[in-house]
Amino acid sequence: MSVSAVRPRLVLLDIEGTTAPVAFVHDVLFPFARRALPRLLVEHADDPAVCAAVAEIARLAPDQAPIEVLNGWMDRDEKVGPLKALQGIAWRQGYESGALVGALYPDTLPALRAWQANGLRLAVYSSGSAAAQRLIYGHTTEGNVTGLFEGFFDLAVGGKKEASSYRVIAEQVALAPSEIVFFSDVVAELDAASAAGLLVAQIARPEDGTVPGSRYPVFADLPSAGRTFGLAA
Ligand SMILES: CSCCC(=O)C(=O)COP(=O)(O)O
Ligand SMILES: [Mg+2]
Repeated sequence: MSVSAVRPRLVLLDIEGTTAPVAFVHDVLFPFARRALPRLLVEHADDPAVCAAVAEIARLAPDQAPIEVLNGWMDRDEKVGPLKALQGIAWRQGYESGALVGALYPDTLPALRAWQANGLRLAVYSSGSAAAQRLIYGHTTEGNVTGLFEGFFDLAVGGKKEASSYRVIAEQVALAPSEIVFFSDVVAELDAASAAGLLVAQIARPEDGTVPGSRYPVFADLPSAGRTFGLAA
C-alpha cells in the first residue's frame, strides 16, 4: 500500500538509528571522541576549525573550561555545533588510521543503491557534522560510498527538531517539501519535517529498541519503507 500519491524525488536520511546502528554511534564513535578530545584540544589548538569550535564554546559557556563543557554536552548527548565539529575532527584521525570503520545496517547500501538506480536523489541530514557524515560513508566496509549522496546537511541549517531546517534543505535541493521523503528514528524530527511539508516515516529497528510512534508510518528497515513510498527498493 502506498502512503503517498506523489512519488518523492529525493530521499533525506538521518544516520544514527536510520542508516547506522545506534550501538555503533554510542558504543564506538562517542567513546572514541570522548577519549580523544582532551589531547586534541591541546595538540591541535592552532587548527582553525578547533579554534573556531573553542571560541564558540567560550561564547556559549564563558565561565567553564572547554573540556568540562564538552563532557557535559556528551553526558547529555546534546546536539551542539562545536561538539559535533570537534567529534568529527577526532573521528577523522580514527578513520584515517583504520581504528574506525563506518558501520551501516546490512540493508542500508542495497536500499540506497536501488533507489539511486531508480532515479531517486539522495541526501543526508544528521546532527553529526557534514565532515563526520562524509567520514562514516567514506570508510564503510564496502569502501567510500559518499558518491551516493548529492548533499550532506548538518546543524548549520538548524536543529533537526525545527521545521525551518527542513525548509532550508528543500530550498537548497531546489525541490518542493512534498517532493522529499525524510526517514528518521526520532519522532520529534519527523514532527518538524512533517510541519515543513515533507513526507516522513519512522525507521524503528528492533535491534536498537526504537520506540515506534503512532503519527507516521513505521518500518523496521529501509527497503520496506522504500517500497511503501513507491521507491522500488
Ligand atoms: C555522522 S555519525 C555521528 C552522528 C552523531 O554525531 C549524532 O549525534 C547522531 O545524530 P543523528 O542526527 O544522525 O541521529
Ligand atoms: Mg537518528
